[in-house]
Amino acid sequence: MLRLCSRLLRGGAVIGHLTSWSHTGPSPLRCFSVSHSCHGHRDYSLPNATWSRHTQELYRKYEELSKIGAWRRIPSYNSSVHHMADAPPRGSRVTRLFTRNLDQDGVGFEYSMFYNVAEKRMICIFQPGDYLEGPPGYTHGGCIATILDSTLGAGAMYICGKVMTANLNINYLNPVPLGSTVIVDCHVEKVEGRKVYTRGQVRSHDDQILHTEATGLFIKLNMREVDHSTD
Ligand SMILES: CCCCCCCCCC(=O)SCCNC(=O)CCNC(=O)[C@H](O)C(C)(C)COP(=O)(O)OP(=O)(O)OC[C@H]1O[C@@H](n2cnc3c(N)ncnc32)[C@H](O)[C@@H]1OP(=O)(O)O
Repeated sequence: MLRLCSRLLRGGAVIGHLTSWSHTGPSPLRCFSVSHSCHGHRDYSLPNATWSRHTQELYRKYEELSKIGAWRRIPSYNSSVHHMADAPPRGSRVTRLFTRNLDQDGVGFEYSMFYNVAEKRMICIFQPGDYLEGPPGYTHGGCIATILDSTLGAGAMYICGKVMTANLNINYLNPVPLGSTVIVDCHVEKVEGRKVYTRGQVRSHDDQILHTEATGLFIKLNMREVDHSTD
């Protein structure tokens, strides 16, 4: 387990890569609280020309709510380490965040997340592009699982710092059309020791269709377990 953690941490697979290395700061996601321009990297959570009217409208709704303080937009970069205020030195490997690994806008995961501290709620405005096809014209179930895992995980991470997905249960109720706008609405239900229990839904932009329901269990990483002996 120790060596597994060590490998994962070096390989960039751990959600905690999106946080700082230290758990001692006031916010486990303090790097997310800074302006998107601070790193000089593109913030992919901002609108682009491929966003549909519905996606833009939902974004503007939460942008307005952010101005009065209830919600906070979560910047999104195309590499996990770009989310860190104190990124570790990079080696020669070029890693990409799975959901941001295409160079063309609009064809993959287009999304923007907002967090509500009081409600322990993370929402994700998601527009699946044409390269995410599963059944003809509809989004692949694995892509829906991915955006749920990311949104549930980001909510867990916001409260608890570095976590990894231990369990994800999904009920696919109605298919998600490619190019549609959905809202991934997730919250942390409870935290018991290292276990963070989360729940979420995927609904159509107008809340008329419940596409998907999910629960996720995330485990807080005990950073003392990380083995640096082979570094
Ligand atoms: C803004 C952008 C945000 C982007 C977010 C990106 C999201 C990406 C999310 C991921 O893809 S994470 C990658 C997929 N997940 C993994 O690869 C995890 C693989 N599993 C592991 O590494 C370990 O199993 C894990 C770190 C989850 C737990 O191992 P540990 O050795 O640290 O914990 P341990 O096994 O001692 O379990 C701790 C507690 O959790 C419980 N537990 C662990 N796994 C469980 C499980 N699967 N179901 C139920 N309970 C579980 C376990 O029983 C125990 O309960 P108690 O404290 O009550 O004794």
